[in-house]
Amino acid sequence: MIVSKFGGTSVGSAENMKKVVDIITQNKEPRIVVLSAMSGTTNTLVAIAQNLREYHPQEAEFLTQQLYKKYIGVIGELYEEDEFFEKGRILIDYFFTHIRSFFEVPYSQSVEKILLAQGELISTNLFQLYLEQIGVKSKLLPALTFMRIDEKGEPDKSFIAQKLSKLLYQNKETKLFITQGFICKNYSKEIDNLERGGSDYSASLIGAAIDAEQIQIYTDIDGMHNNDPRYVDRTFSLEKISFDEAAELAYFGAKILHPQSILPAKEKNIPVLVKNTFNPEAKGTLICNCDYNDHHIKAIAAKDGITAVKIKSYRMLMAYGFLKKIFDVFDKNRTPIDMISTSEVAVSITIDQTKRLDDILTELRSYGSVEVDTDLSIICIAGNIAQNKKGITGAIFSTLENIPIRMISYGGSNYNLSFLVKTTDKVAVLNLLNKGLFKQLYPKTPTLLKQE
Ligand SMILES: Nc1ncnc2c1ncn2[C@@H]1O[C@H](COP(=O)(O)OP(=O)(O)O)[C@@H](O)[C@H]1O
Ligand SMILES: N[C@@H](CC(=O)OP(=O)(O)O)C(=O)O
Repeated sequence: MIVSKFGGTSVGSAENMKKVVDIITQNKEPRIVVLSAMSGTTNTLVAIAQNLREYHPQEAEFLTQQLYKKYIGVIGELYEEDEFFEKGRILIDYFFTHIRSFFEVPYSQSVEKILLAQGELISTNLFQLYLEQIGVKSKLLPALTFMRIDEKGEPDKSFIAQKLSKLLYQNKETKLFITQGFICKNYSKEIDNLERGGSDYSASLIGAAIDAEQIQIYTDIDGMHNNDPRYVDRTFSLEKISFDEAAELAYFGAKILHPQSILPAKEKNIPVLVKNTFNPEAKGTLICNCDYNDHHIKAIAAKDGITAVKIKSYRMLMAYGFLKKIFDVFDKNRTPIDMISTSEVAVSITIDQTKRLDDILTELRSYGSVEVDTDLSIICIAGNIAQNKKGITGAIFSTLENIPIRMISYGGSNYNLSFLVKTTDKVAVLNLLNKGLFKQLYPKTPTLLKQE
């Protein structure tokens, strides 16, 4: 079985949905297709929820009307036959009546989660109805019946595997399944989600649960690039990278993959192929358990929204147990730490979740003086860093002579070197590193022959 995930842009219009159908019907291999919401939908649902939270029902209604019109346009293009257009309209009316029913009840987190789930529910239902119109047999697998997270928000892997194997067994004859990415139920059996961009994570969890042969992530670019194409012009698609390298890049900001999406695939050693829906002939990037003998820097990514906290205390001098106390503060406040760096009398820590920052700072102040820096970005360089040839750190930092670097983390992993800069320097850093580390992309212009 293959698991193929198609992102928001891939299902972003009727025309694109038809491209997805071409891809999944090219061969008869059994497949679970995981779909995101049509691009823009989840953002609009977030905005609707925000307006309800802030008591702006008219704005919420306006956004809902706009979204409804968009979907009426989509079904007009998707269903040529009147019978299917009518079925599509009934589906859309059903979902929008459901959305509007929450305008009448008091806003809550649970209401917001239900609203956010509607995008994937709509896209999968419309897609499956289209398959029906063109005579392709398929079955909807409702993600809310098998995708579950526990009290800590972690996927309940044994529940997912158990439920999915039962569903697949009950539908032994079916070769093509369609399911929703992103959405799940939580331990209270309420509708929840795997956080923004979570459809990649859904695909990886499903792939791992059913021991798939391959997990395919179809997106709008020819695979994973060596640098962020949103900020750097000359980038290229990587042919192959290891699970560890891909995990570092995803975690440290490569938007193409959800930060946690690599781990389930790595645990089961299932190759992940990143492909382009709009150029399916392109090879894409294979993420696998490949050997680490290639001595290369593979790629660069950046993660924004980082806050650095520095705790300075002379009580740290020659003392033991100090770091534990500091870590306990973050642990107690359920705030993950990204990077750390220590000296004999100070420790600097970075976080990307600041919901509990005030409580954290209050507690930390009992251990020493505390400084906070905001609007920072972590730059991550992934590759075979530890076994790389001498001078690699020199090569990296010499390209950044004029950029102030706030913190460096090296040696924690063999596949990652990361450092902290001001977000205002991020684009310059990504471009400087591209020029310095991928020189082949910048061929020297031939020098003109000297004239006699
Ligand atoms: N290293 C990278 N390689 C490829 N794309 C990247 C990278 N870093 C950021 N991106 C951006 O990620 C986008 C794809 O991710 P996303 O928009 O989440 O796709 P989807 O909607 O298919 O899930 C690309 O269009 C590209 O701009
Ligand atoms: N629709 C969700 C889930 C998702 O993964 O979307 P995409 O595949 O377009 O990044 C979101 O917008 O967050």
